[in-house]
Amino acid sequence: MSVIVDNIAELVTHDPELGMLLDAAVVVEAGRIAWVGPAGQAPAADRRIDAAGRAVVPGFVDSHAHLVFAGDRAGEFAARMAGESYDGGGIASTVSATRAASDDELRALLAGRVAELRGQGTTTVEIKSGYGLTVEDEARALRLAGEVTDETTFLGAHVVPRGVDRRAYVDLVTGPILDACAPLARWVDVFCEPASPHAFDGEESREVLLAGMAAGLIPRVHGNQLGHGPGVRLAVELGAASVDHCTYLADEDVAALADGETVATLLPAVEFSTRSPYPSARRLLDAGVTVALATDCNPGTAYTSSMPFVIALAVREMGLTPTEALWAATAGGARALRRDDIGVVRVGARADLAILDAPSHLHLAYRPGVPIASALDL
Ligand SMILES: N=CN[C@@H](CCC(=O)O)C(=O)O
Ligand SMILES: [Zn+2]
Repeated sequence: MSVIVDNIAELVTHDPELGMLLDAAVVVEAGRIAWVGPAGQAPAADRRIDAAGRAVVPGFVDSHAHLVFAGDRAGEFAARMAGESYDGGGIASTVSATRAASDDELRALLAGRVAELRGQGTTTVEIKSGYGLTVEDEARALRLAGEVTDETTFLGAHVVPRGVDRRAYVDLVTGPILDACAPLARWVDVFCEPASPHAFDGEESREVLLAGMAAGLIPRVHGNQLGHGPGVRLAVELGAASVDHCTYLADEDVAALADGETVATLLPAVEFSTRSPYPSARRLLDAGVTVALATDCNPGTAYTSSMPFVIALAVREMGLTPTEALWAATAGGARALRRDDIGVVRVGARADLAILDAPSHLHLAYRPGVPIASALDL
């Protein structure tokens, strides 16, 4: 069964040859894009969706999210807005709430969050463990995540759990927890942040990432969120797909990213929710770094599922144009996940599209807070 979406006022493809098409159509067959071009030349299809003069863009690729958790930390947020600072210590309360929840409770919470993302135009989401921190609880988080995405990330090294010796936990997370989790994950991640007493320093992070790589996982890193540190350079050195946050970057970090293959994934909802300085995406792009944007949806530092909100922040606060921000939220996220079948509209790619209740993608940043984007059900 084929479907045509026509009467598209503006189609953003991110395909260098196709570019941006006005008055366009897309034909989809078996979940893949079968034809893209001017509406007047479109082939017939079994079913028609009339875009009615709206814009269509690649579905958002949210390459950084923590969706398997119970409870919330609204009180911690309020305290921060009153002047408290964030150091990762609140993660422990989410760990307690998550461990106490049943599988079905977590599954229902996760399903609600995935529906919320999709309702705002996200068609691919990466999901991390990291609120279990035991063999059973980390494996459970990854099993649940694997029910809704292929992009599952083992983040056993999120923080050292309360009451556990730091060295003993590094041994656990590179040993028995990793053994249980590696078959359930594609990626290994670590919260590399010497500025936090709860997270991991450069050498511990290296150990975690090397163990994950030896178990067949591909590295990605939480780095340079709370201060300057070794996260970015470690990520580049180990060939990580992405280093995420990048809030505090030295010139050497930017140079390393420019010379390496690692994507810099920026998470402006975190700066918003922790009242931190926004990093300059412009500085990274000007240096030749590939930049992605993601939500970091989590109960501590960014309880939002909205990629349009992230795009608007990146434009307003990080120096991106609306077009660059859309690229980073789609094709950039795909690069951060090492995928070439998403984040782009071209023949053969996955038919992951978002429709905007607006004639142009510029409205994503121009109309902040207005729910104009949703994933197209094809
Ligand atoms: N920085 C580490 N992890 C999350 C926050 C997790 C939490 O506070 O619950 C982040 O990406 O910001
Ligand atoms: Zn995160």
